[in-house]
Amino acid sequence: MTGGAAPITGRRPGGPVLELRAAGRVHGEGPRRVRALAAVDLAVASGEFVAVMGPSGSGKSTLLHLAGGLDAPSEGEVLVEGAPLASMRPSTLAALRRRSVGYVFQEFNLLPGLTAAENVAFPLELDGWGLRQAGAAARSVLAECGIADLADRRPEDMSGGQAQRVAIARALVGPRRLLLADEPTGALDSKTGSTILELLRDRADRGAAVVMVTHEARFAAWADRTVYLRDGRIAGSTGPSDPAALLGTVDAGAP
Ligand SMILES: Nc1ncnc2c1ncn2[C@@H]1O[C@H](COP(=O)(O)OP(=O)(O)OP(=O)(O)O)[C@@H](O)[C@H]1O
Repeated sequence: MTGGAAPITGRRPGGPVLELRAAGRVHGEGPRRVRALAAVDLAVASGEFVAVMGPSGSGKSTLLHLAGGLDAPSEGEVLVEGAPLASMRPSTLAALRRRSVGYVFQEFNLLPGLTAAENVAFPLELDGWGLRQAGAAARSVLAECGIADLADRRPEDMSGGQAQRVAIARALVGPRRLLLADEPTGALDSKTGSTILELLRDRADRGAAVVMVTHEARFAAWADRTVYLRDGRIAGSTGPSDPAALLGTVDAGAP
């Protein structure tokens, strides 16, 4: 199996890959209490690409962290392929995160000292893939991301944009059913940004559920649906045709 053209299939055909049910998250206590997310209901099906937009501090990253099991909700629940994350044993949750969920976050977290190909192969090796098979899958996905030439380079010898593309390749490698991307185009020029959007779109078209936080309506236009957050709540949502129109109606705010 490679990160190439194999279909990505979920365990529960028909059911959402990701579901947030009345999910909320409060940080801190007393005067330091911050409500980051409140009563969010969101279901993302296999094959669906959802963009999340909203002003700075509106809860977008919190939503992604809950969706990927990196943080737990204070209220409500999060289900991946029908399984509530809260009821999973830590080892089961770790295996799900490693195998089924691909994360592209603003911090690249590439391992220094390992080449790009080794970094991309690493999650597969953790999951029991043989070195050769994992290496081949890594090189294939690096090629898909247009960075085959970086395969043998280490993160310390890359630009920020190059490291970001390697991190994206790492998130896409293997049979991921849920892709979570927090401003994946952040450090990239607009041509490379579009390439990454094409890759995410392609993964959704092949059956993954994709959730992407973005500040840019032109990137949200690649999604099937845009959900707009304000003060931790869903303030509106729209289809693919016109995220800019939605921004006009719900007070875009500064990024
Ligand atoms: N670990 C934390 N401790 C305390 N407050 C937090 C923590 N994480 C997030 N918050 C607060 O929760 C709110 C939502 O934060 P979040 O990072 O989800 O917003 P965001 O929409 O992703 O913002 P940005 O666009 O600036 O990245 C903010 O008020 C933030 O300060």
